Amino acid sequence: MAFRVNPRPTGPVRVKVCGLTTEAQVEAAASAGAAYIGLVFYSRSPRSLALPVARDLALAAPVGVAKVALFVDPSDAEVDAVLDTVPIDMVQLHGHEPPDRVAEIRERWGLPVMKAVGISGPEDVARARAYEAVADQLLLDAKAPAGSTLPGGNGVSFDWGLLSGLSWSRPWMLAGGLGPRNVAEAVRVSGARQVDVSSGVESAPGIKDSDLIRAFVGAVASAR
Ligand SMILES: O=C(O)c1ccccc1N[C@@H]1O[C@H](COP(=O)(O)O)[C@@H](O)[C@H]1O
Repeated sequence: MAFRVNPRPTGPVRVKVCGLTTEAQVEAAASAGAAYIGLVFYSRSPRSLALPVARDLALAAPVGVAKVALFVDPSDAEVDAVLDTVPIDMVQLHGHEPPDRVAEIRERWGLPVMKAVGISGPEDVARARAYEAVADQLLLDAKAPAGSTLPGGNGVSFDWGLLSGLSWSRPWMLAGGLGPRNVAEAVRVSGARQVDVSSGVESAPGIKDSDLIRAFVGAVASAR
């Protein structure tokens, strides 16, 4: 019988805070210890950014904090417009991009790509496997609830036990309904070494709260 080896990376669990809209929020996330900040380029999102604002936020991020551009099924022109204007370190694809589109975007723009996959059952975990060969990172998120206009950022979680004990050939991040109160448990159950949060650190849709960001990063640091 083959062993399923899970070489859990050592070191602290890395945090991405997604959907920042002001320089003060970038400063709060960076000083709290976030490793990534997410900038949303999806017009239906309350966190969506105009290009000049996004550029200012990216320039405000300290060296060492990776700037992630979030797209949903983007056209080439949309990716061009953002990457020509905003200094970005990684692309996040949060739509229905098939593996060949992920590979194309990665190759054409020469940036690492993180592909989000909505998870609600084992069949979705199997679907995520198709991206291991083409994406630099995977983002395992909850599926959007019926009727939501957003494919992510809905504050909905999934059964973290679906991920327990699995090993992946790419780094992966856990997302979906995480917040200061549940993230330590989510890390423990799923084995995640990276977590992503958006609505769980907001005081209202699209409005990040610096105290909640600090509480979230603190809760992650206490996770075992
Ligand atoms: O945050 C958004 O507005 C968003 C819009 C479209 C796609 C994804 C979006 N956010 C991502 O969704 C997950 C989970 O968010 P939450 O913590 O449950 O609110 C996260 O990966 C965000 O990057």
